Amino acid sequence: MAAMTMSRANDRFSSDISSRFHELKGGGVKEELTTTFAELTRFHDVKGVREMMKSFRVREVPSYYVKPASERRYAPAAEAAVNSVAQGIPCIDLEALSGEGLLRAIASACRDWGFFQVVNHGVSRPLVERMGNESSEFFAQPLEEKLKCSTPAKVAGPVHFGGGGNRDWRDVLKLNCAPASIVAKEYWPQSPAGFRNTLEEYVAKQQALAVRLLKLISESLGLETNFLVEACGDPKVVVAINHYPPCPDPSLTMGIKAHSDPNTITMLMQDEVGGLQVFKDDGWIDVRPLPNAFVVNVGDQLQILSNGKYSSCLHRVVNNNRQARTSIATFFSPSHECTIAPAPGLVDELNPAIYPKFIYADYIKAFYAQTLAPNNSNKSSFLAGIELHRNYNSYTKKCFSKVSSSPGSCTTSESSVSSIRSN
Ligand SMILES: O=C(O)CCC(=O)C(=O)O
Ligand SMILES: [Fe+2]
Repeated sequence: MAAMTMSRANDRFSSDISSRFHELKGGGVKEELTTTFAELTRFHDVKGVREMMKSFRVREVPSYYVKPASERRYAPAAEAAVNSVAQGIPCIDLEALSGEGLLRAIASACRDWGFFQVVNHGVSRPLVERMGNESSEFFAQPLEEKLKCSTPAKVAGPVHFGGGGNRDWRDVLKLNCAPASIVAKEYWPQSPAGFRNTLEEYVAKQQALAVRLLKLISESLGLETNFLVEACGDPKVVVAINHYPPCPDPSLTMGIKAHSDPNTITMLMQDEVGGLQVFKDDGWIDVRPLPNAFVVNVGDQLQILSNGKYSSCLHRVVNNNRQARTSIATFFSPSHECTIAPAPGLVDELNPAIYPKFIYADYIKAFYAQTLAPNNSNKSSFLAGIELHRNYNSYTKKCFSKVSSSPGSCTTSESSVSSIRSN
């Protein structure tokens, strides 16, 4: 409600869109305040930005999508810092490097950046191109075709098409891809015709790449090769295909607001348009698209398992007013039953555990409860709030209260989700 009041007070753009909703509903003026916001939310969640622009012939950004000044692309402090950083994120060639040299490159990328690109990664170019082309074709289809890809559970379901969260200027098709028990292939796009097969093939390759990277990352930390893979149990793999329509005024919106990924590791394929930025040294740095590369980033669980040695960095996507952008993120996560804690091999008297032990399902519940809260600020990180020796507050203590199994193991322990819900 607060957001609605704010947007109506300072908005000259919302009136066109809200009066259209008003007209369509044929409702009374009194109802308009609440219904308009609810209608916009429903419209965005179900149909997305691309459809909103088409249906309402939008030429300016509706206030619904306008970010507070501190979260916009050109917030003054961030812009100054972007200009002062010349270099890009590291790029690691998985064929040219090997042995200690490769481990050193991975260690410094994960420690100093939390982000890197990989080339010669073993996923064939034709497959990557097919995945990219068919994904773009999916979003270009009529709405009715895209709406077939949402289960009744919508965002919480195993397949979902709609507008991205947080009123970001983004549409998304999210698909659970593993384990088999959470996959609903009958909702995967039937059009373009080859999509289902392409996705299956792509996910198998992405999963193999994630395992390969996690083995290298384990070794780069001085851990057993399989430590991180085993810490994730029977992993959950989700693919999110993001589509960012061109935006009439990208200085007011965000494609994805600043966040860190809650999972273990993310691999991202992006087209040539660009827009992804990483927060480093107080400024936003562009992740420039490289041909046939994947962007890899350390997720929150990897930061925790590495006891803070590796960084899960804030990143965001800025919009442009020229052309649509498509990116495909593969999120590799622990299974929800996994117990996560800093690796015992990285904890001793001099290096105490800086994170608590918890069940991954609890982390996810609490993460989304906090990051989707309307007053969540641009640069807050859920992860920072659970550090044991700094900000471990009563809220997060409650979230992780009842874990009894050993670190890195995947047992079903009593969950503390109920304590989160009751807050
Ligand atoms: O589209 C991108 O470049 C990044 C997407 C992202 O950060 C995410 O889906 O979590
Ligand atoms: Fe992300």
